[in-house]
Amino acid sequence: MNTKIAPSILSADFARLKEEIEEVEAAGADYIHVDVMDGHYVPNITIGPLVVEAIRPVTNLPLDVHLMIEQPEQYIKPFADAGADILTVHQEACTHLHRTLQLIKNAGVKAGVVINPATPAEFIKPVLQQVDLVLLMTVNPGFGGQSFISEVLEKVKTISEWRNEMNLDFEIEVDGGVNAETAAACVNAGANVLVAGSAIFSKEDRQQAIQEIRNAY
Ligand SMILES: O=C(CO)[C@@H](O)[C@H](O)COP(=O)(O)O
Ligand SMILES: [Fe+2]
Repeated sequence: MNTKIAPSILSADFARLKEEIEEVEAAGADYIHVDVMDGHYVPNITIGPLVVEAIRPVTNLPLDVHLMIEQPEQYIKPFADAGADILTVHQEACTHLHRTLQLIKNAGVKAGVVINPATPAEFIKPVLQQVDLVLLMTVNPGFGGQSFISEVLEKVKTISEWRNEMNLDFEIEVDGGVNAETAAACVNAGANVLVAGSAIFSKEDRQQAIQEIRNAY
């Protein structure tokens, strides 16, 4: 699988969101990663379907929408209607995970499942047949700019092995503290989508920032 870079707009300048997205698209990004936080599941509040709808016409890249919210099943349709291409829900936030993933598929959107650093990989094994993407958090969700938790790499390897054994083809994404120093370990463990927020948006030259990450693996 080709390795993809997904800049997280959480670290972008929100007053210039359109330009920021256009810049990373021109710089070779593969997905736009959108962090949705509700102030309950995580101690931060970010953006909702209105912003997804507003940025939809700005880019041709898939919008990879990471829902860090309680009761995500209530918001699948609004985010799908707003133009999300991938909707990823936390296993920890879903009472009926299988049902919520089915809701995403029924909305015509790719379905992703995500687990926090302390959640065992076994918790999502029963839904692997159902998903287009597995996201492994390499920080505790809620904020950009945190340090990479390298213990998660073992889970990346495990999920990658299960994918082979089960003959599945979902993508494996890592999110949090991914930069030119940590990218190679992620790719070597089996990740093929690298989310990077501060490593890209804190640099003046976004093309160089993305290239530095690509050069690292
Ligand atoms: O989901 C999250 C944080 O909860 C991420 O997508 C962050 O936005 C990644 O930021 P960096 O760690 O790359 O700065
Ligand atoms: Fe994220």
